[in-house]
Amino acid sequence: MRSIDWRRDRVVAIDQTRLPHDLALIEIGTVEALIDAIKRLAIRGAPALGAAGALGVALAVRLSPDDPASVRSAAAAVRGARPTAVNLAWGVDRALARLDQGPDAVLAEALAVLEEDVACNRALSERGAAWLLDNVAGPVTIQTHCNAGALACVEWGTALGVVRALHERGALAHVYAAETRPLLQGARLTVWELARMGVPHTLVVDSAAASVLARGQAKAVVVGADRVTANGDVINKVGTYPLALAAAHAGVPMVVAAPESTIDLSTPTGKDVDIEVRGPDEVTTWGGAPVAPAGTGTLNYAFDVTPAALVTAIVTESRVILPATGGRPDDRPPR
Ligand SMILES: CSC[C@@H](O)[C@@H](O)C(=O)COP(=O)(O)O
Repeated sequence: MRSIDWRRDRVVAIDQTRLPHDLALIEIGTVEALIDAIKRLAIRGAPALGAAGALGVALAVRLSPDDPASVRSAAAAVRGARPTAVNLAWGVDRALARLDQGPDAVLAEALAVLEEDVACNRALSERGAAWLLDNVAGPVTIQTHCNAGALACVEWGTALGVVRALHERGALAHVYAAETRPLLQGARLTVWELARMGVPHTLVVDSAAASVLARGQAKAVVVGADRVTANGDVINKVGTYPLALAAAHAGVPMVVAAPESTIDLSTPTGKDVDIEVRGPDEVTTWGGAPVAPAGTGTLNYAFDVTPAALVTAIVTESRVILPATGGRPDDRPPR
């Protein structure tokens, strides 16, 4: 099953807010509903957002086939639904570039984004697995953060795609998944995916992940990314930066698995990226019940910036970049 797809002129997606309790689909027939699904993280994860962006333009064209101005304004609204993952804007722009060629061309481009996502993730997963087997003493143990699995993509996954590739080779011993406060993408989604894959795994609280590395229980950190800037800074779910600091101190490689579509050569460094700040309720409540005094202020960064110097390897479908030893995504064109 794909996390996001196109059926009968609608976007169909797994509602990621309902996992792990319910595996339910949402059918989306308006641009407003798509934006709402993106904002409330029913559709989430950078590559899935790329697919949503492209399909959002296809949806807008289906709804207003003779009104390019309204399609462009709908596309801008989808593009702005979340600011940090570059894939969302990339997906919108790819589909929008075909607007002059008519609705069928726009839909064909959007569907191509979906197909390419699957192929890219499989390719980068094999490359990532091979890199780990060359650079980490086996059998491999991994610490991951957030959810960079099939749910975060169209299917297959990036960081969890690497996990899957290692598992299929019989080379994976264990995965430690950080719960990923405040919305628990690790506890709710990554653990659900690992269980379905039959991968041995353990859930740890975010603040225990550094100790897992310090004790030598995980031999590599493998995460996804929402954006990689031209200098190799990595923007990913908040909590990735502390994990990278701990990995550097423990002498453990910090590996980022991401498609080329996540690399943003037009943004020089992580300092130039708009980091989404989400509302206070995600921090001050737990399961709907307050856990902090009423009116407590929060600073709910959804993402953080891991400086290139702390990133051992970025593995894409076409290359391995080594930022910590001077490699830069803009060293050479991707393909
Ligand atoms: C392959 S997904 C990579 C990232 O998008 C993922 O790690 C992440 O940070 C997702 O954040 P989210 O806020 O759940 O959309």
